[in-house]
Amino acid sequence: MQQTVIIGSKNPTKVEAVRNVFSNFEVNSLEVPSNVSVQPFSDEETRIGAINRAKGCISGEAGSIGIGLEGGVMYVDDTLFLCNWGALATADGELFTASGARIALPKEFEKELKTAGELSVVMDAYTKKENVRSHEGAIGIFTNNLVSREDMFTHVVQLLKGQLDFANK
Ligand SMILES: O=P(O)(O)OP(=O)(O)OP(=O)(O)OC[C@H]1O[C@@H](n2cnc3c(O)ncnc32)[C@H](O)[C@@H]1O
Ligand SMILES: [Mg+2]
Repeated sequence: MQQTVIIGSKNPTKVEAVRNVFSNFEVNSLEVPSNVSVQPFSDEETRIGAINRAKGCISGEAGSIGIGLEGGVMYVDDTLFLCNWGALATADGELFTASGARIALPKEFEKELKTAGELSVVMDAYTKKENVRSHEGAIGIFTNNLVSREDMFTHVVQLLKGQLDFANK
């Protein structure tokens, strides 16, 4: 029987990242709540959002694997960085987490984030594009398209699958 992986988001950058790494698995997507702020503001909160999504995916499905990917922002000294976390939960109770690449955000984003509430709104206004979050993402914009949001999440999912494989070898 083919094992099922459920990704807790309909965002194509996240779904494709899981498909890239779990190419031999059936991959389904499910909208699940992160149960953290719409815009997490720390590593801790972003990671918890990823864990909540991963666990939310596996409930009720025996033998399945749930994955949560969550974007947030966090400070390093006085610079605001984009941060990303992933979590993988199994029906057997295993849990693995890993973080993704970080990149500094423009200084003016701090004030704008407080007004707009969500980075996606600030990004669309900054780039004069629509739905940056579902395409290249902030990381794509600020790396001049060298690293896309899907690339970044693909690396996070590799870190998750690698840990799962190591634990079960
Ligand atoms: O449908 P979901 O899975 O929620 O996908 P999302 O794009 O909203 O992604 P997250 O909830 O994980 O992101 C958390 C917040 O950070 C924003 N965000 C994170 N990374 C971003 C990016 O690369 N580009 C634009 N917005 C981003 C996003 O708008 C959310 O407010
Ligand atoms: Mg979201």
